[in-house]
Amino acid sequence: MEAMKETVEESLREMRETFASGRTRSVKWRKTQLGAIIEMVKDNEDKLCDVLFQDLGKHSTEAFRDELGFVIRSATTALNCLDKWVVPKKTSLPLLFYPAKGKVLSEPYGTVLVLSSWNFPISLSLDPLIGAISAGNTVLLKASELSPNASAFLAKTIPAYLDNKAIKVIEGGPDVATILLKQQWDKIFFTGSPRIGKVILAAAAEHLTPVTLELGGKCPTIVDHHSVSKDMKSVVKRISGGKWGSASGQACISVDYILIEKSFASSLIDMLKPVIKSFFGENPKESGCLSRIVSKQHFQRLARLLNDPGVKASIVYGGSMDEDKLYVEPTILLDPPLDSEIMNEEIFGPILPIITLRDIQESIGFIKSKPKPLAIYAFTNDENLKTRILSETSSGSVTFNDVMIQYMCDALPFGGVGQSGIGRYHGKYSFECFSHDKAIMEGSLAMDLEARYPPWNSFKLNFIRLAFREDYFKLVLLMLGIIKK
Ligand SMILES: NC(=O)c1ccc[n+]([C@@H]2O[C@H](COP(=O)([O-])OP(=O)(O)OC[C@H]3O[C@@H](n4cnc5c(N)ncnc54)[C@H](O)[C@@H]3O)[C@@H](O)[C@H]2O)c1
Repeated sequence: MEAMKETVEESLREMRETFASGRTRSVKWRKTQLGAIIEMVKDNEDKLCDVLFQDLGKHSTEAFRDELGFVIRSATTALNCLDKWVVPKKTSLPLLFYPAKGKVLSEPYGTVLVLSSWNFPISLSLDPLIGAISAGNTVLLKASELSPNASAFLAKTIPAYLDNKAIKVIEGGPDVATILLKQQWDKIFFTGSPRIGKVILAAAAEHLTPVTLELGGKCPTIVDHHSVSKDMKSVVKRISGGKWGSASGQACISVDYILIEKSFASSLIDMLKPVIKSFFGENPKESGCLSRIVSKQHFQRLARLLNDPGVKASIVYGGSMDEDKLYVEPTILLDPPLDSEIMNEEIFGPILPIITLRDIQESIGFIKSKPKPLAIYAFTNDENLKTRILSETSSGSVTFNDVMIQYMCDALPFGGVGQSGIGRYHGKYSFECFSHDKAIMEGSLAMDLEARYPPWNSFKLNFIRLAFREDYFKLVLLMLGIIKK
């Protein structure tokens, strides 16, 4: 680890020198790097699909939708919008400050650290990189040790395409992350669990480093069958796609559990079963369309959650597992105990608990009794329920009548709140995430107000009172001596 420490320190020195040279601030440099990311992904499409298959058993179509295509789109948006994003934003100042002018200048933080997760190892590494480069930073990226093929690909290929004095990749696990976190960074961007998020925040506090924490949690899905009854086919397909169609439920914004009225639960289960079969056939293990569980440790975690006697008794569909193939069958639970681990931990796997309520309005109280989720999904056309969800709950996002697509829409900010994270990114928000908004005030020496300066007296106090109220008419009267206050 001594050698790794030296490598990290040397990398940091070089990145700092590069940043200090001013090269990464130029829009031309940023665009060249963004173009190179697009080229890298396009040139290596087959290789990337291979590594994602090796690490997670992802089908190449799923890999393209969730990772390669997503990254190409994100870098293209940044390339197309960068000229607009970098322009300092003029702000109109109150008359009180006349003749000063104000603007906001987005400046790069400097040298940033990006730590990413294994479930979307390419997009969760490259998308923050796109934001950091757009904003003009130098970047060190560490992908997750749990997706070793993706991590090795990034470490080998990024230096061949990007400016390797400004953008570096280091491979490794928690021991390497610990060395990295001991250094002083200008910004840390972390994607991972709330548990390690706390470690990151504590390390960042040492140097007062700003952080973005993209964390996880349990994303509830409300099904208000009364108002969506004629569209239930689509509802069930979307839920199934959100639970089993993306990394086999190993996604931070995956549907974690469903809230539904008791009277409709068995109908929902009857509708889910054929959809699972239509997605993955009679034998999902051999379908090639269901990602595998990332590691033995995560498999055993899911097995432990499922083997809780109360949970096991609630299985109404699926439940089989194969440790050698790291396979967990798409599984549905009906009313598992609310105090079980599976109902209190992020599931991060292909298991779908259905929790029944007497009245769907109770879903609000249920969600409020838990930590703030990264996403809330609600299938409803009831405007009153929608308003209640928006005004009475807090979450990173709310999506009505769909799941997970909010992630793909880069016109919306993506991030959590409370336990599910700090900060946001995607599209223009990524540029902002990696920029410091510097306030610029251009004053003028043309005129001076004596009321700003001591010695203090009642005239100056009255002047300041009126100035705070921006009561210009009375200010003029005060200065002319027509009024006293
Ligand atoms: N909000 C999002 O965008 C998003 C996306 C994907 C995953 N997630 C969340 O990530 C979690 C799953 O990912 P994970 O298992 O990779 O998370 P994790 O927290 O275990 O690991 C994330 C990163 O932290 C590093 N790390 C691990 N232990 C560390 C330590 N002790 N000190 C410093 N760094 C350490 C890892 O090497 C990895 O790079 C879930 O909670 C999921 O919801 C969130």
